[in-house]
Amino acid sequence: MDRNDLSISFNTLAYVALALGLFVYFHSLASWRARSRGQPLPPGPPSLPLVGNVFNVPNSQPHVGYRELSAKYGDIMHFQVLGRHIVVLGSSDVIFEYLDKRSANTSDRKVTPMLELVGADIIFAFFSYGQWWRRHRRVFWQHFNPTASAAFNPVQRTVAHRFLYKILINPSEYVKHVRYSFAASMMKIIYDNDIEAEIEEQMIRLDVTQEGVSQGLVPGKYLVDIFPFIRHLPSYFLGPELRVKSREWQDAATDLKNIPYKRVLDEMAQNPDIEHRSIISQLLARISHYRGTDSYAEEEDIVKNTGAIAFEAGGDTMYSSLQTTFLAMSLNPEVLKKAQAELDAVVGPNRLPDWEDQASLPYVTAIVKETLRWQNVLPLSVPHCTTADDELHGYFIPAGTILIANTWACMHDPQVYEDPDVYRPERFLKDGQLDPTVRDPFNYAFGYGRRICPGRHFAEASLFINTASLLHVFDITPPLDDTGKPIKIEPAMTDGIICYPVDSRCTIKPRSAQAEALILGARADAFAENVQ
Ligand code: HEM
Repeated sequence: MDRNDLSISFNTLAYVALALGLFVYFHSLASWRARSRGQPLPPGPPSLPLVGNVFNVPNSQPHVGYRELSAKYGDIMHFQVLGRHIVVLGSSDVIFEYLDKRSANTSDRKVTPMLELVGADIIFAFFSYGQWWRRHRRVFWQHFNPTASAAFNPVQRTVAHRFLYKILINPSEYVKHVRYSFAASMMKIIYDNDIEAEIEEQMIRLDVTQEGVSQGLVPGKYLVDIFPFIRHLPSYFLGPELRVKSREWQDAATDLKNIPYKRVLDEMAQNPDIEHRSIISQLLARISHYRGTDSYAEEEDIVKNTGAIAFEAGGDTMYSSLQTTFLAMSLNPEVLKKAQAELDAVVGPNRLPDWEDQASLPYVTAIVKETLRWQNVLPLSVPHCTTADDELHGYFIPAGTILIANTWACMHDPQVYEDPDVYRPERFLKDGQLDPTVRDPFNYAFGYGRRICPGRHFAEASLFINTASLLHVFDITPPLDDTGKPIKIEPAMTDGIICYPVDSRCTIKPRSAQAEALILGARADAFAENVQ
């Protein structure tokens, strides 16, 4: 072959490559046009080649950044990051229209290989929309629907009373007590386990799994999130850090799911004749007819996963919210005084509040609402995902688009809530009663559509009983420095899917000797009921 022949074949190759490139380009353009039927993507910041909008996505306090961008681009805003379409829904109207009314197509979740690597593939909050998710949710709902969750009220009350006692004895560690209390109530109802050492071990496992979720699920942090095929290569390709970390996270998740479950099994085997009251034992009774069949392992897995998610999803969301109540009270003494005046008038000094009092305690109920509104536990909720190509307000929404609801923007909309950054429970009241015309944070804080939080009835009951009991017996004021002067705390929340107050230090003292006696009396009852 001479030089001319070589250059001809190179030219031919170049032409073929160009023709192929053009074919692929025009083919994908045509199929995009057919899919989108000529509708544009929603507006959003201009994107760069290859990286898209990577530099436009706000990193810190993203809910605030998204609201600022919404002012420019509107309530339906598009980003493209690492080849993924993201649509941010910035107002109440579009959130409910899309995630609630059209939830048949907007209830999926983005499933990435990282879910398995952090051990979160047992958590149905992250499952894609389908039969496996539906089966878990149905089982969960059997125990957390409004009627079923009311059966947990005695445990919630007892735990609230124990919580008051722990604060009385050691007020400076109140954050630890808040967390412990919610974990203890979940352990009691899920596993009927109230052994303090075992609750603490389970909390340690929870810490590790949550580290996995908060670090491992940051989009694009690990290469496997961008190139999922890496998951199918030898684990060496994950990189040294992820290899070690993912083992730790997966082990903690497996233990969290299996260890307390196994204890229930052992107890049932040792005491077959007594009534077992935990959620797990009831679920096991319900699947007993599968024993010996091929389906048993799968049914048992659902039971275990239900226990794990109730513990994981339940504990920390409520922990964050109640911590915010402490902060709000220490910063707003006039609010605490009004709540205490209401509690004194309705409940009186000789007992602690109960759910029967709630209808007569509109101000305390408004405090629970204002706490959920003021500092959101999940300011961007949990992202949903579309299942099929779709259209919204004339814009094309491709299948697999990640949908982010800016709950925080709805809860801080100045058109709806005057001075939205101010903590003011009065905004929910009219003539001393709850005003049903005011936007209710309960309809936002727990998410939307078919994915709405199925633990919300349990959570509402828990937040009320803990808030009312706490304010009835304690004064909560700002923390003091070494010279005894009040320290000014600036309210702020951490970043992440679930957010917590950055600093919620405060001074906590019983309101009176009578309040102290009430706490001690209730503690005796709590011990009698054998709940830690
Ligand atoms: C202050 C307390 C709580 C808040 C603010 C909260 C909020 C949320 C939010 C925003 C979601 C995502 C909803 C969506 O995707 O649209 C969610 C999901 C979920 N929550 Fe809660 N939650 C709380 C307490 C609880 C409790 C106590 C439990 C368990 C007893 C629980 C169990 C769940 C579960 C299982 C899911 C996943 C639902 C699914 O993907 O189908 N949550 N929660």
